[in-house]
Amino acid sequence: MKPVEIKDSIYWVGAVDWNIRDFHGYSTYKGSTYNAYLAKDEKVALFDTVKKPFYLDLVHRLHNLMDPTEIDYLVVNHMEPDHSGSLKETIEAIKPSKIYTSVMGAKSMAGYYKIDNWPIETVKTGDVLNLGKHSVHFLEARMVHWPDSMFSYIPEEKLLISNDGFGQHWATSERFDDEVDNGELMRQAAKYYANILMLYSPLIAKLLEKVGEMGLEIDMIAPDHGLIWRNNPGQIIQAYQTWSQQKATAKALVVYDTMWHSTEAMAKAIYDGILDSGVSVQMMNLCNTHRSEVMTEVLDAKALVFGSPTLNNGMLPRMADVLHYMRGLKPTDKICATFGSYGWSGEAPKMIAAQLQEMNLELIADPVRVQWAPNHDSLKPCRELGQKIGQAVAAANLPPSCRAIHCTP
Ligand SMILES: Cc1cc2nc3c(=O)[nH]c(=O)nc-3n(C[C@H](O)[C@H](O)[C@H](O)COP(=O)(O)O)c2cc1C
Repeated sequence: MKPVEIKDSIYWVGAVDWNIRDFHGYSTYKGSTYNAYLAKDEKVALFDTVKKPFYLDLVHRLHNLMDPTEIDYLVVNHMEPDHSGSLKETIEAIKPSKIYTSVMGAKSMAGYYKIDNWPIETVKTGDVLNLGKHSVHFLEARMVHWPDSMFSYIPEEKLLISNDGFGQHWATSERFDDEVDNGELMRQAAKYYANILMLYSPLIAKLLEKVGEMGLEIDMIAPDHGLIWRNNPGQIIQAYQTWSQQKATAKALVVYDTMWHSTEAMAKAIYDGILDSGVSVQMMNLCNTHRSEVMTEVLDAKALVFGSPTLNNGMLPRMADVLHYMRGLKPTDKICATFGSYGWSGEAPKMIAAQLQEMNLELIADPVRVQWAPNHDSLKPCRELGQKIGQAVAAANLPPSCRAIHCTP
């Protein structure tokens, strides 16, 4: 297992996880990576570790470079177990003279491990660790992704080791952005942002502003998941600027579940109505669509239309799951509507509408309901609802919903 030199004497020493499919509720059907980095200088620093089952991958790569006991420092940029799960084994093996982490990192470390004899030194934004030719400048990145999160910047290499920021859950044999398809890379980065970071958008916008003010020169961003941005780090920085402002595009989503296809027929009529305005529409049937795919589309959609039949005086369970998940991720500035078929009481569309209101999302129409199976006439209100949504999206004069256009500087 070979390390990969990413900059002069700085190496990727992480692990590729081809098998993971679920990451705290996020469907990682393309696997992931746990990136750790080693800076070899007069002093040697290891940045983060890997998920516990991948400890041997890290050890093999380190042995390829040096005797791991000669590593001087361990930098812990984030304490979530995908990066710190093998911390205990790593510390026992390399016996670092110092472990650098943020104040909150030290607290989380104490929560996970017995740290009494660990040589922890807490650092904050502006603190610098000299390695020889290289220096490590610490930058707290609170809530990107946990309170402890921190970036490590090496100015001599214009390298930002960004931990969870700018990552993607994507297992590949390639390590760099220019070695993979850019459209897929940006889609994976968007999925990661939508499902993991969207709720912290206001903090991320501030952090990006601060990085801009600090005038950091960056020609490589090395995250702790996925591909390293060496060809065009500006592309992902600009995408984060757009995403953190939750800028919508001219896109509507029709998200629905159905038992006997009546609600699906309503969804199709709504879809037709939206298309009348030339707005892009994405149909998402929850029978075959994971919540994390829905959130990826929510990221840049202006209109969200949710439909469920009524089951036992409520909505279908997968709709409840998506709404619960979306509530936590806090999307903003959307227009919404709801619909659904029913038999006798028909609560589901009203319940969905109530939840959307609680999320401070704007409802632009009353729930549309059809009793039992719809026909041409009873679908008319659905087409009209679609037209109303399409017209509202078109009137907002938004950029077209093409992720490539949305993300390319
Ligand atoms: C197990 C079950 C429970 C149901 N419970 C309710 C209910 O509480 N209230 C109601 O109005 N309709 C209820 N219905 C009727 C459905 O909402 C109705 O059949 C609807 O047209 C189904 O829409 P779909 O074809 O999109 O699945 C129930 C149906 C089933 C199969």
